Amino acid sequence: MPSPRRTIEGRPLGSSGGSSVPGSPAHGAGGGRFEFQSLLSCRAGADPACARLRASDSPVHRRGSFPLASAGPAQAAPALPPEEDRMNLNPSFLGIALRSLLAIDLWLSKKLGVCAGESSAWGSVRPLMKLLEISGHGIPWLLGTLYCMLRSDSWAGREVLMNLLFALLLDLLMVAVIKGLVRRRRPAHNQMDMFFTVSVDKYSFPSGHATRAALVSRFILKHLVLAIPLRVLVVLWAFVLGLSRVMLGRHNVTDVAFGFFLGYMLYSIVDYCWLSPHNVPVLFVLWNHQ
Ligand SMILES: CC(C)=CCC/C(C)=C/CC/C(C)=C/COP(=O)(O)O
Repeated sequence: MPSPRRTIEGRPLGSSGGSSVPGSPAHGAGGGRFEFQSLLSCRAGADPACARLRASDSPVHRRGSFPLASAGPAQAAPALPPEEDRMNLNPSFLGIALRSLLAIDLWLSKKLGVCAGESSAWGSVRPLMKLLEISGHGIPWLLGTLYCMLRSDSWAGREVLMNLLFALLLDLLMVAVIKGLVRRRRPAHNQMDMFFTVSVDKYSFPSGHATRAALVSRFILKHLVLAIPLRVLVVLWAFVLGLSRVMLGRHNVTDVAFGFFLGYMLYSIVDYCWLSPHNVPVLFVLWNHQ
């Protein structure tokens, strides 16, 4: 029977093992420490004791289906775990880099989560942060765009607003799909008191507010003629909205960073597929008949 303190793929040992959830601080920070120790102290071929440890840690060995490893001392020397096990026990540089990034992400996000609760260091700023949250929420943006589209009396205006609506819907869809696939939990210090959420919003990667902020601000800068101070304000709004997600404890830094990246890229897709009377005449003809 396998010992509860064993690890195959560098998972945490001992009593905390059962409660560590991927994406939770415990998994990323506490678990990561053991993983680094085991990686550093047990490099491939560096130490015969380590080699024995690796062989005895192999799941194949524990299943008893690796005959040489369980034989007597005379036959034990050539015993090596199968190739796939050796790969698990010698993670790549990329693996270590990603785990380090995750640990830094969790640490920094916790430090920046200064408005996560009323009693937090910056708890008094929380209402302002929540106002910002509403300014980047999907519902006001969708309803506002629909309203302006229906009220617009110029075809050029309607075309731009129809594309903004398309962009907002594409953004909601992409974020929902990625959140559903990645299923990263929101930070432990987050209070789930958000205005109007759907089921995938219990997950945090990527930040929907950050994608919307990047997408909408890029859209506005491209399609609205604005004076420089207003353009600066739009960029500032997007940046502060992203920062506020971490300060409120809603997200980790990487959720917001990836959200900005995704929103920026989504605008490029919208620009590429720009809906106009030339490429989707049916949309505009239908509208004309209303
Ligand atoms: C048409 C339709 C399905 C609208 C849904 C709009 C909606 C509920 C958007 C959710 C917005 C939201 C709370 C996103 C979560 O943002 P994070 O920054 O916390 O990821």
